[in-house]
Amino acid sequence: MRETATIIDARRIRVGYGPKTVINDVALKAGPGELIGILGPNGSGKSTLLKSLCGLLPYSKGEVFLFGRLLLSMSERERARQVAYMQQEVQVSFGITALDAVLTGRYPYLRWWQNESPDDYAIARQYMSFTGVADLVQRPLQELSGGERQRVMLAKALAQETPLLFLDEPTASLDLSYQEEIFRYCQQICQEGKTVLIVVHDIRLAAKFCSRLILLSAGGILADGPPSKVVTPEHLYQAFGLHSSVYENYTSGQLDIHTYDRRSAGQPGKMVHVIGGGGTVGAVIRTLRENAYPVSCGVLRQGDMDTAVARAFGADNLVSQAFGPIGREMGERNRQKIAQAHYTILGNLYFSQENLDNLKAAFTAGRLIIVEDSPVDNRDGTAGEAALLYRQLTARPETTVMKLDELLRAVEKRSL
Ligand SMILES: Nc1ncnc2c1ncn2[C@@H]1O[C@H](COP(=O)(O)OP(=O)(O)OP(=O)(O)O)[C@@H](O)[C@H]1O
Repeated sequence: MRETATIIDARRIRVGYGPKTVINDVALKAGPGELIGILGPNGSGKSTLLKSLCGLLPYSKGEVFLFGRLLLSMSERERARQVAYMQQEVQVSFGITALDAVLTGRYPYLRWWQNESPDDYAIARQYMSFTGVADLVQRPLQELSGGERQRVMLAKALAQETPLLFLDEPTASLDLSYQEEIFRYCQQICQEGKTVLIVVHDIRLAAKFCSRLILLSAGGILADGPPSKVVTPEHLYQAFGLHSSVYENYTSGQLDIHTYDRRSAGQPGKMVHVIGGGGTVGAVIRTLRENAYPVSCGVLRQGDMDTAVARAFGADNLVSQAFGPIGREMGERNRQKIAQAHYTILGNLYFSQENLDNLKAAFTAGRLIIVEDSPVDNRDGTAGEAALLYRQLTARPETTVMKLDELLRAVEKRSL
């Protein structure tokens, strides 16, 4: 980012309360048009950071510049024309109406002797209309629901019409449609050149809408960048102590997160090779990975649901093209993976000439588990060839046949 485009420039700041340091040595720059989500566990310093960047909380070390000017050298009114801050908890003065509350957003533009002009009223009503509280103008603020009040306070921050907007959990009490709406509006104003910093706990929502995420942990910046670089299993583990898989949702194309409790007691399980396709082994791969089994998969198809699950859960994944028979090289690699695995699992697949080699490869497994939830004759698209091979396979002493539920229970007990 060029220096001239820097709107926020925080240089190694330290912020705290009395002797307690909360934010330490944090440096960040932000430019016009950025929608920046601030993430982090409870107490990691998100609100503290926002407050210090808008001058509500002094820093004891470092410097903050807004639009190239030292924050500390700006008067309160000057700051209020540059940055609007919507705080997490709203203190409600008794008797004040929703419209009065929004009009207070206009104070940076009024002299002490001036009353609000018709323009100020029009601006206030315009933003109340946007946040869906136009019909609440005369209602006392203390009588509103948490979500209604939050939308009124957002209208107030917007009515300040500043190039910078700091929102501290603006979506916390909002229902799903308003949560998304707030983010959409933020995107819209960022496209017009404003800069928005938004504290948010919902990582999926943040990843969906923000151009950049900053993940705080223990008072420092753990990660800063585009959502796909910040929302990773490693970062989520470091910040929240959570095991997770992060993947592009198959249908929405959005980043999705699956969190789980790892039931491994620190011990990885034995290597398992999974043969699947058509979404038949997604639950198997997920349950194995959640229980700390190393997993390889073969041969899956490009675009298959099982391929997406294998990628999401970090399973070593042999992928062939979307159509056509499994080639010789892929078939060979599949057999090598089978040879390295302690168990091989064959899913309840539909067999065709294109994936028949997966069935043939299963003959090389030392220990084979076949998942059978429907008769093979219902899954045979090879005019009997697959069914014949399948029956030979099930008759071998190395083979155990079980239902999917049974297999998943065994994996959860880590008895594989
Ligand atoms: N006024 C205060 N006086 C003393 N300590 C404070 C004060 N405000 C916050 N803290 C402490 O500073 C730390 C960071 O608080 P902060 O509110 O910035 O965290 P946060 O990341 O926004 O948390 P949350 O997700 O729970 O809103 C916490 O340990 C908190 O207890």
